[in-house]
Amino acid sequence: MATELSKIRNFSIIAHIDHGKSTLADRLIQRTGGLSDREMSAQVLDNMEIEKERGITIKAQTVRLEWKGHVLNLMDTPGHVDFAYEVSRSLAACEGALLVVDAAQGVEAQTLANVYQSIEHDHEIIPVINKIDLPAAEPERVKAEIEDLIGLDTSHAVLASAKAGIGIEEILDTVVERIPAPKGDADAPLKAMLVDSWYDPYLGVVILVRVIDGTLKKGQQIKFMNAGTTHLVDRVGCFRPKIEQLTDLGPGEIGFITAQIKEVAQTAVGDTITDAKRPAAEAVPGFKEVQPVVFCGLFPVDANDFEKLRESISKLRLNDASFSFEMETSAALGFGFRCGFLGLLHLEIIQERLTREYDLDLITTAPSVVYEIELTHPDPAGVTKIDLHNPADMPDPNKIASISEPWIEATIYVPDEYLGSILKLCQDRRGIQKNLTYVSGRAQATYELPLNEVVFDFYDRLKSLSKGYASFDYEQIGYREGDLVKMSILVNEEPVDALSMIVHRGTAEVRGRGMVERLKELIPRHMFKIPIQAAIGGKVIARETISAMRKDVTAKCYGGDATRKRKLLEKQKKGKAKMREYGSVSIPQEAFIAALRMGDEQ
Ligand SMILES: Nc1nc2c(ncn2[C@@H]2O[C@H](COP(=O)(O)OP(=O)(O)OP(=O)(O)O)[C@@H](O)[C@H]2O)c(=O)[nH]1
Repeated sequence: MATELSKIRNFSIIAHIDHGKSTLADRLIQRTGGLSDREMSAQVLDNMEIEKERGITIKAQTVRLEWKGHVLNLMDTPGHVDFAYEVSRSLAACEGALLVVDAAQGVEAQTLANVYQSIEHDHEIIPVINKIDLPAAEPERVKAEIEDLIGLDTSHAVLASAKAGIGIEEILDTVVERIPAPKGDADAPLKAMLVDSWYDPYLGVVILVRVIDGTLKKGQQIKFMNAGTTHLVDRVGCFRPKIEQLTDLGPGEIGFITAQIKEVAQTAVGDTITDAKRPAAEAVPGFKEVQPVVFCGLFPVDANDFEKLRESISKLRLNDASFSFEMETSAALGFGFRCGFLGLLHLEIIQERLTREYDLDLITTAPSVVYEIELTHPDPAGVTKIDLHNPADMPDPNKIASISEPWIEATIYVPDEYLGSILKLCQDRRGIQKNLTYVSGRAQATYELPLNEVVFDFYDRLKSLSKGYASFDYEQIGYREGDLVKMSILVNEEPVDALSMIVHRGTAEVRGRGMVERLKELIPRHMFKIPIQAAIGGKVIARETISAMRKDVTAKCYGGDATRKRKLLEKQKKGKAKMREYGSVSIPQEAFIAALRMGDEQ
């Protein structure tokens, strides 16, 4: 039996990292009887290892709580701009949010970005001042900050300690009292939003849904309106957080279904699920196809690991449809894969999972966006326009009529005191200012920026220049022609294709200089001098030289006693496994990754 609409409350938790979101979620689950103390010992909401370590929720999870005759659905949301679309769908599935703020730390940047999104979804927001048990807690000051910075009324704020279990019941009561019940029509044709999906080894693809109208039942033939596919629902249920099977989900309810779907790729977040026989007239608005925007090559350090890499990537892809891959060969790096990601954090997460969970040593090539190239003459296949995912495939410059690159419109919120350095950052990245407004000590800047200038380290720079206070959101606004060139990096006169990148002519020199300087530090000395050059076409734009090892150093190294010598050899052998040979030069694996971090070039 579906829950009566008036008894449902759907909400999410907005919090800055470490302000206590997971601890509070665990408490709410515990207080409403979801799990025993022993089961609570491990935090339940953030259940992936990497999420725990990075403190970032990647996949949304939802738990159903029972409180005083009401059903409360608590939805966890990812907190990074790479996953902005998933966040927007999770928020669209709720009517309210708890805003958790550390009573000692106060409001922080990331909180703001998420609060603004939540406000955009017309959410009822309940401030929760957490960690009031701390001696440094200043709940009144933090309340005033919430009023000033966000403009939220804090007269209903709850003072809590998730750790000590203070204020938990009051939070639950306030949710029931203040967050509006969802609206929906039980008699209308089924209309539900696909909020999230993931692959479970036992259940297959699990789909998290928010029902808007009608009822979703076990045994029902459903249709995905955007994908156009039909499926038979074989399970309906919810998480408490343990799986509980139900017969149906009514309007306003959040739960999961399975429908013998094998791949997450068949289930697009934001798609509308309807009854195949009696479909809804219109889909849920706001559907967007997420497309990878950043591409890079992933190669095994050890060529024998190629098959293992293929298997591991395929497994990851089962659970993450926003990531794409195809085989690639590189003169220097051998066989690998060209992979597409939602952003740099997404790239790092995948790379880290491959390294850690699948025990693979990888080389990552320079991340790149997709360029559109217009050719002067049709190629043999009659094609005049190509999408370039890989700088290595760049056609000969005299065959290119024009190159266009993707642009974004970025919205940046930043406290006044950091505005100057943020504006400079945007300017340096070829940004075009569109708007600048001030609201109570806080600036909102809108910039048009080439995505290429943002994928490297824009977000990190933004955060470090503003001590974490700036927040950033963006959307793509199409392609624009640009004066773009391919910059090659040559080590000992040999081009290293993994390090070549497409850059704007105006920023090429700065980029090139940064790169060769960094490589100079990263490549160990050899017996001979090694020139490192950045070049556009035949023209060198930056150059450094690694001087040769001094004779006496080597003599000393190799002159020792037998044990020392053996140890040294072993060490070298180990080191070798992580080196790449370029002609006669060995480049350590870390050098690739480190060189690509643009760091503090400005
Ligand atoms: N003193 C005190 N510490 C708390 C309280 N709530 C949470 N903590 C601690 O604060 C730290 C962060 O808590 P989490 O619940 O992991 O925070 P989070 O916001 O989920 O952080 P991420 O999962 O990293 O995003 C942990 O060490 C908690 O034990 C509280 O009410 N009082």
